[in-house]
Amino acid sequence: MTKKTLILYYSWSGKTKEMAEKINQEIEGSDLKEINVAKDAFDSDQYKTNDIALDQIQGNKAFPEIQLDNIDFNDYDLILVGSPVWSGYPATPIKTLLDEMKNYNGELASFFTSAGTNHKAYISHFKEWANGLNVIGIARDDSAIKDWIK
Ligand SMILES: Cc1cc2nc3c(=O)[nH]c(=O)nc-3n(C[C@H](O)[C@H](O)[C@H](O)COP(=O)(O)O)c2cc1C
Repeated sequence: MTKKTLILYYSWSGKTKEMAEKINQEIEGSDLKEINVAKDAFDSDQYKTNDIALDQIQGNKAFPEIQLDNIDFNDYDLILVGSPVWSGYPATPIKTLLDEMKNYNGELASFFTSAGTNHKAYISHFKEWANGLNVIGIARDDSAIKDWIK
């Protein structure tokens, strides 16, 4: 039986969005939703955006609010969370999302896009942020999708 799957992603410059759309094509009957933040939550400059995110991670600033339609996470067997790697962390809207998912009982996995570094750090920070949730896998791009949907 196919797992009922939701793909949720945050994308700052479009690569993760593209990957999420590809994954949505690869999974039968999946739903796809983008996580949005306020226009001024980050900067158009990558380095300034990185500084804002690090301030949030270090506790100097609140994590960003996210705009997400009313979703009952427990309607899904599997939720795939897509994010770019930001200094070895998931993008900080993912922290807000995972906090909002704390009552989710199903399976959770994460796909990420990156420029090629800090993958191990991403994996360990995602697990930390998803503490208490049932994380079944974390992988780059769509490399592990077949295993996750089994
Ligand atoms: C704030 C910021 C921090 C980043 N940090 C990393 C990093 O640590 N390692 C890496 O490989 N790429 C890093 N990147 C590059 C992105 O992870 C990569 O370009 C990603 O595919 C962008 O996805 P998006 O277009 O969906 O935002 C960073 C990009 C930004 C904007």
